[in-house]
Amino acid sequence: MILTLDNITKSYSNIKALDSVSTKFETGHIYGLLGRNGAGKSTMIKTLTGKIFADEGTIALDGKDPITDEGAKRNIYSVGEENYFVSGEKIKKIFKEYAYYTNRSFDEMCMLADKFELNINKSWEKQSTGYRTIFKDILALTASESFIFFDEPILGLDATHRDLFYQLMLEKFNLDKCFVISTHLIEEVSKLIDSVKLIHHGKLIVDEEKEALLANLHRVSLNSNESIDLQNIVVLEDKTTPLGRSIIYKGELNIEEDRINNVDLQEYFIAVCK
Ligand SMILES: Nc1ncnc2c1ncn2[C@@H]1O[C@H](COP(=O)(O)OP(=O)(O)OP(=O)(O)O)[C@@H](O)[C@H]1O
Repeated sequence: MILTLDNITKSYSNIKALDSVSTKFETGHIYGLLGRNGAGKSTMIKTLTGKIFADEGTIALDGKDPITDEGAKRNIYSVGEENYFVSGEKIKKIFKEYAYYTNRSFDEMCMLADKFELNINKSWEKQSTGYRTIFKDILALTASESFIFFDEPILGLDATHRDLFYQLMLEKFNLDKCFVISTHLIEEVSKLIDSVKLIHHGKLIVDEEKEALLANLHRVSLNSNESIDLQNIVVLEDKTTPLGRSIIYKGELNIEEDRINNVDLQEYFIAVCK
């Protein structure tokens, strides 16, 4: 299945949160939806799940509008900062309701709660920040929808719980699923994702497979007074410190191989999102 966005634009009064974004999400992939604070990631996710409406553009899931077509709508689930739960309701009751109204298994939700040591006899509101995220992650991990959008799924999670979440997410993934993870912990999710979508000031500036993207990125370290020919490369960052000069670039540079280093996704992110 393919979820396509064509020229999606969304403004909040004078803020263009999404600016003519065109892209697609396909089953069989885990995407990292990256961007600085306020870049437009949540707006994109909310637009795809009908929580807000785009001003312009179209969204289609295998040709059908997932906002209006009930069948298409049932293929997309998102979890984010919004809370649609009844105030004071215990998590166990919410799990029972979700098991009744959706395809989720109550036993599976309880089993995951056990793994995270989430107290389901307590109201969702009385959980700590991390446990509120875990509660929502459990709803997402047990969802039967093909497209799952995780908006900040590791917000407030300690390192052990983040590791458990990544492990469970990979166990749940299969070629009929599409997972989209929006987070600021780029280094950690870099190991899980196969594709990168990077939004900057509402525009989609990177939309590539992770391996292909990283294979073309390099860093070279130079002495402060050393000059090289930069004509055949795209310079993404050029920094000079008292220790020397460091250049992050795309392309091939004619220089000794042992002076060239790899660049990771987080370094790339910092270089391009200025
Ligand atoms: N309900 C709203 N009313 C007005 N402006 C909004 C609203 N929601 C989002 N915005 C603005 O739209 C822009 C994009 O916000 P969005 O929440 O999509 O960013 P984000 O990439 O998810 O950010 P973060 O990583 O900080 O959560 C921001 O400038 C934000 O202030």
